[in-house]
Amino acid sequence: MITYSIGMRTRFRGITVREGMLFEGPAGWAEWSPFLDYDDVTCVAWLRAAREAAFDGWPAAVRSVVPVNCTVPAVGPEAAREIVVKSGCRTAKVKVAEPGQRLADDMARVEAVRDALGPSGRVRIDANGAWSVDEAVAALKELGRFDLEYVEQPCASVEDLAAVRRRTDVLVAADESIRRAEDPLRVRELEAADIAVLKVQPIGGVRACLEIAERIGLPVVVSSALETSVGIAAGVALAAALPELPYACGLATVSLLQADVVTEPLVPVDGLLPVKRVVPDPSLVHADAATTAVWEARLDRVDELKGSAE
Ligand SMILES: O=C(O)CCC(=O)C1=CC=C[C@@H](O)[C@@H]1C(=O)O
Ligand SMILES: [Mg+2]
Repeated sequence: MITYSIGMRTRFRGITVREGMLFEGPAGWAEWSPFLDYDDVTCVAWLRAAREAAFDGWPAAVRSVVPVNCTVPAVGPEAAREIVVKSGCRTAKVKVAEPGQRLADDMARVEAVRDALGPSGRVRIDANGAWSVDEAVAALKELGRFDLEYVEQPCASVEDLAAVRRRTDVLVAADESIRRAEDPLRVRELEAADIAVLKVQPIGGVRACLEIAERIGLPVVVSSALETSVGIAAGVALAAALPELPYACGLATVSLLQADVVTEPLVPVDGLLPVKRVVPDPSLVHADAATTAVWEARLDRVDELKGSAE
């Protein structure tokens, strides 16, 4: 069991350092890295995912590579263009509605990304639930001029997502409405989205995601939880096991980290990630004693909770 702590290249989701644990079981290496602001109960699903990776392994792959998007944080237009060009991906996901920024910032960033990709590239945006219904409809009217593939989680609630979907031509994807919801299938009941974004750790494993994919009846985009290559491999395994994969996946996020824990990181070549398991190099896994102690105590607590829930 080893703890890692790695800086982010750019602030993302309000964080500047990514931390977590890696452990090995009979099926291979696993990552457990719930965000630090999550309570112990929320972390149980993340632990289920790690246990699956270590002890059960993943269902068979039906493809050997997975198309991915590059991820553009809420940076300025020049930096956004550089991320897109460097990535080699033909699809980009752009963060919008960042606290403290304005629609004009989003317009400049999305315009730069569209420009870098040209008309044949695909541009999707993610508002992380920050807009009201009216704000979302107004923003999509403006941002829609850059030809959007879809908007991810424009509003926080599933009801608002459904309302936006009825007032815009842009396709709507549900992320937090699935991974943070009591009942992920409400998205289907309310016809609130066109696309389901699934993340392995928050949902509790590759098999748990495959079950939701089957029941929700929507095309799936697999996305990361900002893991090292060890965690990304689980997302790739899910994307590889889905019967259909019509969209690029949000799994090219290792480049948002300043370092990785493997010698050959899972970064895309020509917009594709290979389907494979990875093994960390212990000389690349670092955390100070205090961080390690925090994570070991967290794991003990969550493990106990998980045990009493099963
Ligand atoms: O989907 C992607 O392109 C990358 C992953 C990504 O954007 C996210 C990962 C983890 C936390 C989230 O804030 C964020 C998201 O909302 O999708
Ligand atoms: Mg999202």
